[in-house]
Amino acid sequence: MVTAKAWVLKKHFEGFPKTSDFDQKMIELPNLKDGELLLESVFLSVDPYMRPYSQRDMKEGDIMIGTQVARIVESKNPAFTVGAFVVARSGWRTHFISDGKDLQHLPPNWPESLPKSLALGTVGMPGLTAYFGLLEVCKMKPGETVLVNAAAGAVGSVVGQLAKIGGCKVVGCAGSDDKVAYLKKIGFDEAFNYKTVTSLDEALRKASPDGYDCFFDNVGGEFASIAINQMKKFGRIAVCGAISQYNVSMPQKGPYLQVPMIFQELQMKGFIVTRWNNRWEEGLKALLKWVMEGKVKCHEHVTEGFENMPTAFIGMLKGENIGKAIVKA
Ligand SMILES: NC(=O)C1=CN([C@@H]2O[C@H](COP(=O)(O)OP(=O)(O)OC[C@H]3O[C@@H](n4cnc5c(N)ncnc54)[C@H](OP(=O)(O)O)[C@@H]3O)[C@@H](O)[C@H]2O)C=CC1
Ligand SMILES: CCCCCC(=O)/C=C/[C@H]1[C@H](O)CC(=O)[C@@H]1CCCCCCC(=O)O
Repeated sequence: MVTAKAWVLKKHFEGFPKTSDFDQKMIELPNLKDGELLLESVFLSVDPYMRPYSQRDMKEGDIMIGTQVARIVESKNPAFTVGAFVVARSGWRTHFISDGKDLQHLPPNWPESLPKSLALGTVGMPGLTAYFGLLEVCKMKPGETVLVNAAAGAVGSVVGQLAKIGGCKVVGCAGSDDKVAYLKKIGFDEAFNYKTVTSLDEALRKASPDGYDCFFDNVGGEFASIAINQMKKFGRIAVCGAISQYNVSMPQKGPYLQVPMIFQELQMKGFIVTRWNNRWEEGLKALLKWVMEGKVKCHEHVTEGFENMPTAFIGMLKGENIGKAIVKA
């Protein structure tokens, strides 16, 4: 008999999440039935979406949503061998039972030397978000200028590097000087700390005096309201995330975006990466190749211990991570 630990949402977040909003619970798992597998979480992901989705979809007492790389410990399903690793969507739990339907194998040819945790980051959902957001929403073209915020994070760091591979100039904004140094190291043409510049408008203008063709927006709010005024004619804005708004209790008003949208004839599109579920194989294959060729660099912010899931989640929302925020169970 295996006893799993799980983190539940004890109390819906009000404003910024607190550790007291979470509770740990123990779950005794039953013996496996035919067709089932027992899995152990090895790496767990903490992601910004957990904040708005918990508000919309979860009840107090529910196990926190989330994905993990898990190892198969026991199998009564011939399609899955003991010792193999899969990506699962089983929430914040140390162990769980699955019938295999919701599990994804790591991409074929995953090199032994490559950390499996990357399947939650650069070679996983965040990397795919960068890939499809740039190709299908921004429709970037060589020679264009791409702006990305939360640029040193899981999605943003891949956006910048893919835009460079695509022959674009890349400007990135992030919330610390260490993050800015990291962006320069991985090839961003321009990068600045949006928290310390005296004027965001001036910093954006200095980084690209001719403006921006593509804006990959992970942040929304005031940043987006300012950046939209520096889009070039026929510019494209990929509305990927709005992290500046996830912890805000009172909805904010304007500024209103219609005037720059009309004058510059902009396209602004929200998207959810699962729209391209039928092309995940293509995206993961491309990302894995670039990583193995050294064209896309990966960084992870690893928190040790399942006990620290809430702290890791809160730390990511506060901006403590460079690259993908991961918990090693
Ligand atoms: N549409 C889709 O399908 C998907 C959307 N997303 C969205 O992409 C965005 C980035 O996600 P992900 O790469 O996983 O996360 P990150 O790894 O980028 O981590 C979050 C980062 O957001 C920044 N941040 C936090 N609060 C604020 C704030 N108030 N203002 C500005 N920046 C802030 C911090 O960086 P800093 O220090 O630079 O402030 C922090 O490190 C999120 O908005 C997320 O919801 C992610 C995946 C899929
Ligand atoms: C205003 C909210 C914007 C959130 C944007 C975002 O970060 C979206 C992330 C999704 C991504 O595109 C694909 C996902 O897996 C994220 C959503 C996950 C939903 C969780 C569903 C519940 C579960 O896992 O059981």
